[in-house]
Amino acid sequence: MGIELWNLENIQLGHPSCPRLAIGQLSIPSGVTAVIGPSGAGKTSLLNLLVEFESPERGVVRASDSLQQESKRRLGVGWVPADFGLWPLLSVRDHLQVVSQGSSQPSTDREPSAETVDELLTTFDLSHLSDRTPDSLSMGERARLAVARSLAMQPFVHVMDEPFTHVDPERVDLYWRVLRETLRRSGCSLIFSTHFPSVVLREADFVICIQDGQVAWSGSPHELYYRPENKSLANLLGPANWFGNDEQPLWLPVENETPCLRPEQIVLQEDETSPLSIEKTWNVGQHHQSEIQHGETRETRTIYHQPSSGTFKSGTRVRLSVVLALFLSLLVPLLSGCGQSDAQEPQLAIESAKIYSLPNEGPMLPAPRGMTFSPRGDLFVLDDAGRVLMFDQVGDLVRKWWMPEYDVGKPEGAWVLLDGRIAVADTHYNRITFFNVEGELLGTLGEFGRGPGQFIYTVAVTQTPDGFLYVAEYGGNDRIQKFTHTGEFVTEFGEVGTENGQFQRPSGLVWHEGTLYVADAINNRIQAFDLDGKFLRVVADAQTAGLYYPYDLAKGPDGSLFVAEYGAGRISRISTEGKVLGRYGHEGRGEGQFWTPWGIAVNHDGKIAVADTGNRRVVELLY
Ligand SMILES: Nc1ncnc2c1ncn2[C@@H]1O[C@H](COP(=O)(O)OP(=O)(O)OP(=O)(O)O)[C@@H](O)[C@H]1O
Repeated sequence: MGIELWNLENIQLGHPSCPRLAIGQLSIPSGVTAVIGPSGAGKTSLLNLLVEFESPERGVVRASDSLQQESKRRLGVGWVPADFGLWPLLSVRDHLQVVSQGSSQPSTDREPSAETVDELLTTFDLSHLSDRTPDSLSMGERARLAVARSLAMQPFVHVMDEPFTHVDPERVDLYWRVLRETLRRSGCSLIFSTHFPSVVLREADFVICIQDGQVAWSGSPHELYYRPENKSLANLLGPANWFGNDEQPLWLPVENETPCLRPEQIVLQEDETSPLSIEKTWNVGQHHQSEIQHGETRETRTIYHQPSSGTFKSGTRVRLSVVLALFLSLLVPLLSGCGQSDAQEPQLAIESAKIYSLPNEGPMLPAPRGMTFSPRGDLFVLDDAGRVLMFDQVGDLVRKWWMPEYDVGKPEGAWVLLDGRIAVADTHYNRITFFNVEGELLGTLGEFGRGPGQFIYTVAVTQTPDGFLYVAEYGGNDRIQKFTHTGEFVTEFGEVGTENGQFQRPSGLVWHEGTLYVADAINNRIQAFDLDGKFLRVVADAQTAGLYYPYDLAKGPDGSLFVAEYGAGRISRISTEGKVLGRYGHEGRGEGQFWTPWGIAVNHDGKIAVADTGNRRVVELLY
């Protein structure tokens, strides 16, 4: 968490008999803070207090020393109010010109021309409107101008009341990207209100929930998303399945530690013995929504869940598989230590870091997920736009192509085979897809199902030097299958569970000297098997190595294991005996930080590439 910007104490705003804002104590840190809550809850009122647009009837809003000091050398706070606060007589260009001239920030701190008036006009698609006054602008254009003006001011903190409201959804991601990049470069903070959960999850380091004029909760978006204290808090960050204690035995196969399960944590599986049956299913974009009836109680409830591979007909018997149940239950005892960097732990000595975004896909800035290096050092990246991107050894984009299908979901893992083909774990299409280096589709392996050569969600693939392919899958049939290089099934091992040799989301695979290492993500461990699938040992886990949601594995030049820890926002280097050799990064948005790192690759000379998914960027490290 960053330094403190504001501290609010015993605040009452509005009539004492019925204050519209009543806050006992609230500390607002630097970084990016989102204020969320239902309409009329008091979000604008809180922001108004911070910018001193309103004063409380009682209590103190105290700007921190840092904010006060900064305010002496430049504009402390840039304000984007809900009505945009534009100046009726000034043209669009003059709105930016006036404030950039007025900015008192020393020139050495200025971004080299990044916030020049012309660039801002172009970036926010306002160039063609530069001579217009606000009265002739659309609401979306006014919203863009208000944000652009705040950036031109270069304040220490931007305060924005629902930025980009009225802006068409296709362009919003692009503008957020500009804002995010500007904050990252300048080190400025942002506090903003919004009604959009995806924006909170993608942008914010800290979240304040306002309900009925009070701070109902504040903390990390990750915590609010997975462990909300109650149902109404859960709903602030999007669809949530809420199972109270009495409801769990009726609906869930095993008791879950927390009552909240997000759509991606639930998979529907056909099961003729289940008392639950489908009434109707809708595809609502990222997830599906089903009305499900309990055969004994006749109660019907809505379940938000992962997209199903097949279409369930009305009357189909299903059971709910909980994908992240153990992750959540492990989190409770481990929260105090798991994922926290221990000052005694060795750090990875990183010599240099390079950060870059993937090329845009229309207005969208895609996030990287899986990645792998070819033996000669080309980097292949899979992203959430459904693309495969090939970067050469100096990091130039050589080629990109699309997966044959990507409506239902995007791929998560890749490997370059001995014969040069690129094998992609085409997760939501229940198969491995093969391409040549030109991006031409060469074939697929597998189909939906639970038998040999069939898959639920393929997530990782690797090949041993003798040509055998190993494919890992999750989705209730968590296991690893072994195939010949021509795709004939050889054997399978593992199943869903927490015992040795079982998995919950085995999402990373590497081999080294006759041993297969598996990142068993939800079980917070790395397991070792021989190449016929015999369980050998748990190499490292939450207790022995502090592993926190290890999503992917890569092998270093010396055979050590590099782990992307999705939950801890860091990478770890671990010996094959399980000793932590070094760590780098922690959860966050800045340099040296990661947000839900999903994939990792290491090339032959030790270059590390990390899919810093939550920050929508690739990070390359030399150590
Ligand atoms: N100047 C005012 N005087 C009296 N009441 C006000 C004033 N401004 C807002 N309110 C009331 O205070 C409450 C909080 O308003 P506020 O604008 O802070 O909510 P909000 O969370 O920002 O809502 P929305 O999401 O709809 O913008 C509302 O009930 C509103 O009607």
